[in-house]
Amino acid sequence: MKILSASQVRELDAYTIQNEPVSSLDLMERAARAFVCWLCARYDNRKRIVIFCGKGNNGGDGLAIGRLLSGKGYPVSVHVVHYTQKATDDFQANLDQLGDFLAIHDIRHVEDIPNLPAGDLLIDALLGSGLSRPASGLLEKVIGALNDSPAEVISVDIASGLYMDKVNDTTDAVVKPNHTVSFQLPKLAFMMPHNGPFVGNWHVVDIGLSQTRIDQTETPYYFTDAPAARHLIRAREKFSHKGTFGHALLLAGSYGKMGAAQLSGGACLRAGVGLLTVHVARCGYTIMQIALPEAMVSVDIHEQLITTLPELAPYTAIGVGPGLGKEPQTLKALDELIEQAKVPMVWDADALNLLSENPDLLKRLPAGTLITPHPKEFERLAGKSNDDYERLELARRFAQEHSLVVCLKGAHTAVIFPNGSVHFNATGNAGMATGGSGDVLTGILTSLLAQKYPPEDAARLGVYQHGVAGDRASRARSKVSMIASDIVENLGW
Ligand SMILES: NC(=O)C1=CN([C@@H]2O[C@H](COP(=O)(O)OP(=O)(O)OC[C@H]3O[C@@H](n4cnc5c(N)ncnc54)[C@H](O)[C@@H]3O)[C@@H](O)[C@H]2O)[C@@H](O)CC1
Ligand SMILES: [K+]
Repeated sequence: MKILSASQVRELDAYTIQNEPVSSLDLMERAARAFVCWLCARYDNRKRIVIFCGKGNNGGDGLAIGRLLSGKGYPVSVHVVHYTQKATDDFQANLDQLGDFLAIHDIRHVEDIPNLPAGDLLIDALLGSGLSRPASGLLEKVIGALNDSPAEVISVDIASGLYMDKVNDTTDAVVKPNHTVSFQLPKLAFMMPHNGPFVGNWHVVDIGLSQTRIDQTETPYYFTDAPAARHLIRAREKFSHKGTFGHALLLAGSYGKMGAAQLSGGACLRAGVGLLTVHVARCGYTIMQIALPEAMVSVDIHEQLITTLPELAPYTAIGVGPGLGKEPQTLKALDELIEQAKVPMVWDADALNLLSENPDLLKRLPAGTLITPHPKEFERLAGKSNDDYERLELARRFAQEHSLVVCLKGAHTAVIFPNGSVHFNATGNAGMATGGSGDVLTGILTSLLAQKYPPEDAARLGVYQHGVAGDRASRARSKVSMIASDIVENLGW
């Protein structure tokens, strides 16, 4: 799925209106119907609905939603906030229609803001994608009242006050909804960690905007949802054998960190690799043979560290980093790895920290290598940024400059291609913020590379499946109790 900018969405609306053709009022009606359909599937008509409308088209949606819900027997009250004299034509048309159904409450002063008790369901239709400046004055007061209320809040299209595709000031008045129901496509703002409170759980509803136009519109931003991920999965042929699925090498596990090698290795196997060899510090031999009987173990000459490489010729992909440590002898082994590796690689964890301390290594990293930094590791690699948007732009430049596939880990992990396109991931949950979860991802990615998935596909699919397994694990064990080995156990294609 594509993610478009505010101006692209405006253009897409206009194109649909002109070419379908459909009147803008009918398009608004469609949007309102899609929203109401979403709401009715979750709340029955005993729920008291309180709708807050601005005077633009987002407010027009709110009015139409009020009329439709009232028609379905919901107790509805509609409040129009008169922060301006101007109203859009479609707002006015809906206001005229609604007047026949319901009494409309005008909010002209702070005193007109009603009480908002816990049992109500508040609909935020104050400002949508047309936001051009921070909400102030009366709007700011209404936003404050919504945020102070214990009642659930659902935002129409986007939380009022939140920019679709640029950073808000920390002092901006923005609604904090429980849910956002977005029209047609997700918004870039939903992907940004700092916006979590201003998005809540988000959902996309189809309002039939022109698919032809969406296909024609260029954007660097995409969303990897279930259909997109399914499209990447390769079927297993009947006459395949274990050689078909490659031989992965993991360089992972030093003294006290052998669990990282085990987790990564387990995930690599469960992601379908034909053969796996894990190269560990000598002290890990027995541990690995017992913990992971399906893997072969190669031991370093050093008792506690990885300091040398095995013969690399047999392997179809290499993953390096989990439980590695940052000793100078290990750095030397990584230097040799860059010299010798002729197959796709994944670099993670301490391997990334060593890269950031040794920029010369970074410059020599082969094109197409996958790196999987969390935000702190990325900062060490590429430098500081002031906000999520800046970090994303920095990561795009970084991926382009070094020809790498960057998996910037987070709630919606961003997979960034060497051409600068960004693919946000749909799956995963906060239970995955637990030690070893990244080691699992490295194992999955190495496995897919070993099976000859192109690096870009391996990254998108691997990140997606990692999240799916995490979601299954959280359902089985809860977000609090799940641990990284549960993610491995729940991997399934
Ligand atoms: N045909 C369309 O364009 C459709 C639009 N839809 C809805 O329309 C929304 C966009 O509508 P609009 O473009 O009218 O914009 P909004 O309803 O978001 O905002 C209304 C107007 O308020 C002004 N404004 C912006 N920021 C302000 C601020 N901080 N304080 C005071 N005034 C401010 C702007 O002039 C803006 O046009 C979408 O989010 C969606 O909800 C949907 O009905 C689907 C179809
Ligand atoms: K809104």
